[in-house]
Amino acid sequence: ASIWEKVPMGPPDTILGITEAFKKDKDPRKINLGAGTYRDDNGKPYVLPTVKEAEKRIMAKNMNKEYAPIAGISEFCQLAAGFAFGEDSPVLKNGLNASAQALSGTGALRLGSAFLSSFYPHAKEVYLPAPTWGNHIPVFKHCGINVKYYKYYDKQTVGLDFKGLMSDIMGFPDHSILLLHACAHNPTGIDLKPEQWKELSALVKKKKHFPFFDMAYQGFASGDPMKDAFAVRQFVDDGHQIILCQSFAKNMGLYGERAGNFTVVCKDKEEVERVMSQIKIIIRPMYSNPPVHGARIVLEILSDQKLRSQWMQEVKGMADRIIGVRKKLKDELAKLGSTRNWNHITDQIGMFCFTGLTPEQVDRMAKEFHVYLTRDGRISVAGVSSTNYQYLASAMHACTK
Ligand SMILES: Cc1ncc(COP(=O)(O)O)c(CN[C@@](C)(CC(=O)O)C(=O)O)c1O
Repeated sequence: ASIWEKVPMGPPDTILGITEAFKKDKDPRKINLGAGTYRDDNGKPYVLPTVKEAEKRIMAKNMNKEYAPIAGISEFCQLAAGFAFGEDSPVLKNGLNASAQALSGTGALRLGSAFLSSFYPHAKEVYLPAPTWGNHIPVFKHCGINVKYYKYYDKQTVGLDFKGLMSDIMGFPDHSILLLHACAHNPTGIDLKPEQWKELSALVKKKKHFPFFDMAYQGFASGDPMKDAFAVRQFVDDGHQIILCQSFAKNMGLYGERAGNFTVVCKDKEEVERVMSQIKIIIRPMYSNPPVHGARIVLEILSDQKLRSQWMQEVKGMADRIIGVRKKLKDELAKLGSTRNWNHITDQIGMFCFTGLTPEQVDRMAKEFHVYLTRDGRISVAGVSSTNYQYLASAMHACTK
């Protein structure tokens, strides 16, 4: 008998498992709307021209392959933090950010939950929006942090349940940890408006809650990275010492390079030293030190004004393509005679559209129409193109009329 005979078969990942099913499907009409990875209008992955230019410059430098420091390339961390908080933010000016390079957004979230698990001085449980990105749950649970939920999505209006959110957050015990999607909420694509962020910030202050921001899509929501950082900057302006998890997977197309940044905003430089020392103690036995290539690409782009502004155009181009295809899809559904209200397709922003399709309808989309999306009805709009939106609309109409 094998030593591992008791190992059970685990379920496929609810998101990445969709791509596996898509790959097995041989029908030429198949469409993959599962994982939130950008595709150009020909359905192909997109390596940004500024990324290619940055790699050329890196190769020309003949750099070595030595270990990065445990907390990563510090210039990368500073530039990434400046991109989020704003170069002229007091956090950067006064050196109040304890920032470490992370294995993309997931890695930053993992560092955050490990740090909270060891050092958060109040209840070790986190409140997540209902619904949230599926991976948030194990990221916290694996660190012994219990997960609970705050109201977020309103099924009736297919919009934000702001009243429900505020009353939940008012009702939670003081000092609760709140996970907040900074922009482009996943899976709903529904974000708080600036006024609502301000109201929430005041309530969080009153309740002494801890804001834990996940910003995986800066620039991808509105096409303007500064606008997408509004919530993070508002909270910091209001004096919250937030945790911030950043990913360059989507806005720089660096999915497989795993370039991310983890920041704890501290009260003073002495606190930064103590916090950094503990972040390094968490990293060392986890993966020792991060990969350098992705961070070097980000560093090349963010540190060169010309490359940086060219990159901003590319991010806007990606966001604009998605916004444009949302409109085409919605108009096509109306043209097909759908009587359902599909306004949410264009009201929502970022990578995803929460269609409102039921799990059964999602199953039909895959089985009958070879269209693959997550069972919660989320579609990655990047998978929609000017050549497949009509077929997609006909499948959605057939499953929902
Ligand atoms: C809200 C949120 N946070 C963090 C991440 C982590 O991304 P990273 O580790 O690659 O930086 C994702 C990626 N979510 C994707 C795009 C991919 C995935 O599930 O991993 C998604 O399809 O939801 C995300 O949606």
